[in-house]
Amino acid sequence: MAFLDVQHVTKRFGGLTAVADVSFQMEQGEIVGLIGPNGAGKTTLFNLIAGTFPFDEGRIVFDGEPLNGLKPYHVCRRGIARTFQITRPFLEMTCYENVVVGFIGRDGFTGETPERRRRAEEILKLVGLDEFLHTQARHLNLINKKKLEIARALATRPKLILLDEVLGGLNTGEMVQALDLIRAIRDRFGVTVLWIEHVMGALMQVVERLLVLDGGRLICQGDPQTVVRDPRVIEAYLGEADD
Ligand SMILES: Nc1ncnc2c1ncn2[C@@H]1O[C@H](COP(=O)(O)OP(=O)(O)OP(=O)(O)O)[C@@H](O)[C@H]1O
Repeated sequence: MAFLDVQHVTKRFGGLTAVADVSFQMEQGEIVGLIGPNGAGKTTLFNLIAGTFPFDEGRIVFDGEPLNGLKPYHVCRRGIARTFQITRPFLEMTCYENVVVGFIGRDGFTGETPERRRRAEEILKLVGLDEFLHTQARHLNLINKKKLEIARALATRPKLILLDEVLGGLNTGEMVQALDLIRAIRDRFGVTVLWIEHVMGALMQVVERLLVLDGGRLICQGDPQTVVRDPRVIEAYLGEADD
C-alpha cells in the first residue's frame, strides 16, 4: 500500500475545476516535486491534502487511513505538515516560541518540559537557526524566515511535509542552504517530502520524481530528466509552437 495515495481527486470552485481527477501515489521517504504553470492547481492540491478545503470527488489515503473530511489540525495530528509560500511565523515570538507552537499543534498544550526544550533546540539547530533561538521572528531575514517556517512544520513531528515554493526570493548561496536543508529533512528525520517549486534547476537536483499539473490535471509523472523532456510538459509551459 502506498504511503500517500491520492485517488481521482477533484475540486471545483463554482464553475472552475481547479483539480480534476488527479491520482498519484508516494512511497515513504521519497522527495517528489510538484510543478506546473501558474494556476495549474498545485496549491489547491496541497490544500486538499492538508484538509484546508474539502474536495468534491475522490479519496486520499495517508499511511493506511483515509483523510477525507478531516480538518487541518486532525490532518496535522495524522502526521502531515505544510509550509506556505509567504512565510507565516508569529512575528512577535522568538524562534524557540514559534517551534513550541508547532508542538502544541501536534500534542496540545502540555507546558514546557526538558524534552520539549531539547527537541526545539535540535530542530532549530538542524535548520541552522540555533544562534537565533531567542530572536523575535520579525528580525529574521527571508532565508531565516523560510528556515523557521520549516522548523515550525518539523515541530509537529510530520511523516509527510508539503513544501510550497521554498526557494522563491533566495540568492544562489541561500538556495544551496535550502536544498541541503530539504535533503536533511528526509535523511535526518525520515520525513517524506512533496514540494511545489518554480525554480526548476534547483528542484531537479533534489527530487527523485516529478508530478506535473496543468489546468488541474496531472499530465505527466516520472523521473525528472524524462518528465522535463516530455512534449506535454513542454507544451504546458511554453504553449503550442504556433502560439
Ligand atoms: N479559494 C479559491 N476560490 C476560487 N478559486 C480558486 C481558489 N483557490 C484557487 N482558485 C483557482 O484555482 C485555480 C488553481 O489555483 P492554484 O492556486 O491551485 O494554482 P497553482 O498551480 O498553485 O498556481 P501558482 O503557481 O500561481 O501558485 C486557479 O484558477 C485559481 O484562481
